[in-house]
Amino acid sequence: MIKREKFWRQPGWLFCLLLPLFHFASVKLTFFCAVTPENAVVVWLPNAVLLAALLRFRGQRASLLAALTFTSDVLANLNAFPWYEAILLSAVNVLEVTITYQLMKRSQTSPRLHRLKDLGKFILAGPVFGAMLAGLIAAVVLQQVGGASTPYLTLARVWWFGDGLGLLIYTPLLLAYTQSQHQRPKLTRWDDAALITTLLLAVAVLSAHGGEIDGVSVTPTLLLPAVAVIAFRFGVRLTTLLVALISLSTAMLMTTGLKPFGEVPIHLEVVRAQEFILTLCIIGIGFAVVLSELQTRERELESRVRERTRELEQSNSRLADISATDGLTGIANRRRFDETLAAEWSRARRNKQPLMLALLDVDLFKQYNDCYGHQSGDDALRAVANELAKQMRRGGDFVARYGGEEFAVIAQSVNEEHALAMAESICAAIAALNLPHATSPFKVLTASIGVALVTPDEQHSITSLIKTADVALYRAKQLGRNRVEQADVTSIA
Ligand SMILES: Nc1nc2c(ncn2[C@@H]2O[C@H](COP(=O)(O)OP(=O)(O)OP(=O)(O)O)[C@@H](O)[C@H]2O)c(=O)[nH]1
Repeated sequence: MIKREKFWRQPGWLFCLLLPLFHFASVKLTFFCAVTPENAVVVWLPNAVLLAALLRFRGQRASLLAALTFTSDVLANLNAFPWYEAILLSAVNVLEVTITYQLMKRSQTSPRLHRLKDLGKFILAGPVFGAMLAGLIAAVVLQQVGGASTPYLTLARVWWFGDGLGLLIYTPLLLAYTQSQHQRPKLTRWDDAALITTLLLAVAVLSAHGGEIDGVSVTPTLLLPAVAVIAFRFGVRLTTLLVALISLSTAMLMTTGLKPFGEVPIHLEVVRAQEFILTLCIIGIGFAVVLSELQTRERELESRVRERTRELEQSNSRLADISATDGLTGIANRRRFDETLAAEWSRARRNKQPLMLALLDVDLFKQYNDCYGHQSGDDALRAVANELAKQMRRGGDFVARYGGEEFAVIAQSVNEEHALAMAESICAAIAALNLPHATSPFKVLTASIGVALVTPDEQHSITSLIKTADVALYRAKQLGRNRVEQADVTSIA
């Protein structure tokens, strides 16, 4: 099995095999339902096959595709024309499509035809200009080579209108079904009812002889409002299909002599049918494209809003991070510390688990600054913060810069032994940084730590926890620094 994406990536051998077959089938379909017994062509579909292929593949292997459809066109024309005339008329068809494609390419028409602007450019390039030019040339061939006796302008007009309508009906249909659909319309029961009504109306129109049933006028024009509703609700795909089916059925009614537009001469009947098909295309395909464009814009707008919201959320969270981070050391700041301590306090109280707070103060830091300069003091604080962050080994452990040369550590669910061990390990780690401090008795930078451990309940408060840790820290300083002191738990109240 050839995958769908691969098949549509570029015209491969299978596509090149199918293209002339499909083109030939389109010729047969046209002859079956859109050519009157008097040989008047109401719509000529096959040129849209090459145009849709060129648009779908954005001009890849254009010459090959043109040659394939040209061959199929000549073979089909041989039934009705001598070989030299068949060749010339097929060449006119390929010319018509080539000119249309080039004009669309130059005017940067999107092959999706999903925007009104693109549909307008397509109509001007193909049904209006390409088909008219082809009509003017084909009429010369038909008169000069084929010896046709019909007036030149009539020949040109019949060719132009037939080809123009064929391009108008068939190109959007082929493009709609060979390209992916952005979004399937969301349908309700009312939409199903509208579709069924349209089909019933179509059956009534198809079965009306001479444009009336029991004296009631039932012409194809009745279908126009229903197609407009379908276009608005069902989108481009189904509408293009419906437009093609109604157009071909109308043409077929005429070719089988059912006179859907009443008892009028055949040349007038063809014109009426073409007028009807033109109106049908403009209302059906036009409305569907307008709707699809509106939906596309809505989707683009929604995705832009989503994008902006995401950017806003990202910058908000960046701002939140910045406002909670200490500028010098990069760890949490006092503000984050206050929030975290409050949250951890509530959690510990809820779970009836102990909470540890350790306050750490760098020893003799004034002297360090005086000795090594403020800049080196900053570097030392960064090194201490970095080491403290490394020491936070469990998930819930938290460290913040409490202010100046003071830091704070919070740990959940630790017992006394663990709390002291953690504080001792931090104290040793700071000294092990080996930052020279000439005026310190330890000769390296050290810190003192006061530890408080409490299981919060209504008798305790956050303020007293901090105060008690601070008292322990003061004691550590008094007892010679570079040490850990534990607070008296009974004093936390
Ligand atoms: N370089 C630097 N110094 C700071 C910073 N914040 C506070 N300090 C200094 O830290 C010093 C703290 O000094 P003190 O409170 O007297 O305490 P200490 O010298 O550490 O003495 P003890 O606490 O008794 O060991 C002051 O000189 C502050 O200027 C900072 O962000 N950078």
